Amino acid sequence: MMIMMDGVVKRYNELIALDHFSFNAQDGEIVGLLGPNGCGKTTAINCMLSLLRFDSGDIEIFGRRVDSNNNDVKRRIGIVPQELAIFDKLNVYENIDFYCGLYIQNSKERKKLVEEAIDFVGLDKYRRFTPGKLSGGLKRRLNIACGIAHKPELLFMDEPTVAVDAQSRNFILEGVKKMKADGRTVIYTTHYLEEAEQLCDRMVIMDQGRNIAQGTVGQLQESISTQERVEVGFLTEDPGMKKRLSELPHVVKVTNKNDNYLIHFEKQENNLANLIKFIESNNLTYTDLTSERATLSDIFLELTGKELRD
Ligand SMILES: Nc1ncnc2c1ncn2[C@@H]1O[C@H](COP(=O)(O)OP(=O)(O)OP(=O)(O)O)[C@@H](O)[C@H]1O
Repeated sequence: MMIMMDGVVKRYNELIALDHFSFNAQDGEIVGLLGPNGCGKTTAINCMLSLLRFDSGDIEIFGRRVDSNNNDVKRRIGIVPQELAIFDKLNVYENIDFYCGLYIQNSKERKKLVEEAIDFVGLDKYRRFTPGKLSGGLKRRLNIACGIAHKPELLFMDEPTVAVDAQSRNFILEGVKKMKADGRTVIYTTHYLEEAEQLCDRMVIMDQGRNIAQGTVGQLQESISTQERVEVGFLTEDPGMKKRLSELPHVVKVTNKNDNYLIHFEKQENNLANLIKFIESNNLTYTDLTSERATLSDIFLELTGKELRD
């Protein structure tokens, strides 16, 4: 087990930021840590890294208690923090070299690692640029290079794609996939559900300092009542339609979406067929009819009562 965090409580005075929070990660997994603003993601990571003291509970990384003074353990961990941690006066190469130098003293080995990191984030053209001359996306890429240059086995990435352009975002996501292919373990926090779905082997959903659900997207989908959503729109308006649709078999609820209805169904083979039968037998004309499986966004909404995105 790469990370084991059990029943951790962390208070900031009156506020309970982590409320008996448990979390684990196996070797080689990408685990997503998802939750709304202020749910405790950064606090959880900082406790794992022993950058923050916690009030009770246990945390082990690489099978032992984390100690911020233990250099051997620190060398095996990489951090890409949410706030950019780069020096304005140093250029791209020098920034990466500085961070790599915290763990790798041998200058020949370090040079090779810095070159690999520059290549990995695609900043070769910018190696002599200071951060002030880089776009937001390129700064994020530099921030990542600083965190990964020493080739850590375990990498923490705290919202690495916030406010980046599409090209840098793809670069970052592809980079995370490459790290997994190299056998590294990645803990990835994000607000973006599509990213989590695309990248993560497993997800932990946090709300108010607690682990409220975990599993693969498939497992999380199974855990909620809505399994399929069908959007349907009709040519003519009928004030009683919402009620009639909600009386169809296996309907959890019906909501409005613009001029259409969104029917949330339980898992069942014949949901769409039943709806079409209803449409035909009532001689209705539909303008839209689409069906999709519950998404991570539905899972989040059902579990927390909140949208993930602000
Ligand atoms: N140093 C601190 N002192 C007091 N309260 C804090 C401190 N750091 C965080 N908090 C509070 O603890 C809670 C958890 O914060 P944290 O930053 O861990 O959440 P988060 O999920 O990472 O949020 P975000 O998505 O905005 O980064 C929030 O209510 C926050 O206001």
